[in-house]
Amino acid sequence: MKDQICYDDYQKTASWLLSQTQHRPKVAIICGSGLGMLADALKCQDSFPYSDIPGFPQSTVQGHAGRLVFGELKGKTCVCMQGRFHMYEGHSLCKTTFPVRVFKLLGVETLIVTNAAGSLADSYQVGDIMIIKDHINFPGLAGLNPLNGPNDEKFGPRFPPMSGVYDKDLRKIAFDLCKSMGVSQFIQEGVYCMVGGPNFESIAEARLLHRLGVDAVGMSTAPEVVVATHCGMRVFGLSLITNKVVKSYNDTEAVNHEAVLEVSKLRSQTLQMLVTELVSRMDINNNTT
Ligand SMILES: O=P(O)(O)O[C@@H]1C[C@H](O)[C@@H](CO)O1
Ligand code: HPA
Repeated sequence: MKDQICYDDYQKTASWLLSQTQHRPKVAIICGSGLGMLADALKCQDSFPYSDIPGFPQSTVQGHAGRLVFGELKGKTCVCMQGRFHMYEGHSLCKTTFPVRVFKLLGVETLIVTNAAGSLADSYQVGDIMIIKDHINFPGLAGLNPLNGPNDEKFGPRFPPMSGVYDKDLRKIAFDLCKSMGVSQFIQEGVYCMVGGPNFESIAEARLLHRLGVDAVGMSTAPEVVVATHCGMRVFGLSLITNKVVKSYNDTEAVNHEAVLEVSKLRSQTLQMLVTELVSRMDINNNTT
């Protein structure tokens, strides 16, 4: 796929998908590392390997199956990415965020992003779920932004604001749900920071992020949220804390991707229930055809 992607490219992929499924999703869910089981809750599924979808990039990371799944969560039509694209895989940022604009053209109004992340906040524990309040987009601050290049006004404005993008009402609903599900003891709310990866952080980098007020760090999400916000979507995000980022020179433990995937399994049911209940409470009009 070429690096500069134009409106027609997104449109071609969207039209192909609309010709292959009767589902007309209003909600899109992006599954983080090891969190692909979020799609298992969808009823009446139509699923497409990324390799079959014209124009779609391919997943290369373990724990990212590479399938787009359409279906219903408690009667609300959704589309779910089992596997996302990361900058470190060698994709340009417009490729990593390609599906988000396709979702917009499918009629999606709300994007739910999930990710696996390491915690910097001292009070967080492995297995905690962080409702994302805001993000720091490190690659974006350094000029690596999916919106670089000519702006397509069909999607949104040249200079989109990024304040208050993680929807307050959805965050409140999620908190209340966690209370009623009896899981508030491991729910946090905080700031997610995207770094480029693929290496995990050095101790000095971890200390820098900690000083900056970062609660959790990962290698994705921010570009997808930037593109979704640019084209007017409502955004909700969850980070699963899969490890504590090493901040001390006395600490002999080191994180690895396999451990990240193990912890993802541990909280899979809770995350699935939370996302399902949240979607069921969303105020959306469902068109099934
Ligand atoms: O896709 P996400 O952000 O959940 O993946 C995280 C960041 C790296 O891709 C990987 C590291 O284990 O998990
Ligand atoms: N750092 C960056 N990305 C991550 C981490 C981490 O500690 N854990 C899971 N994804």
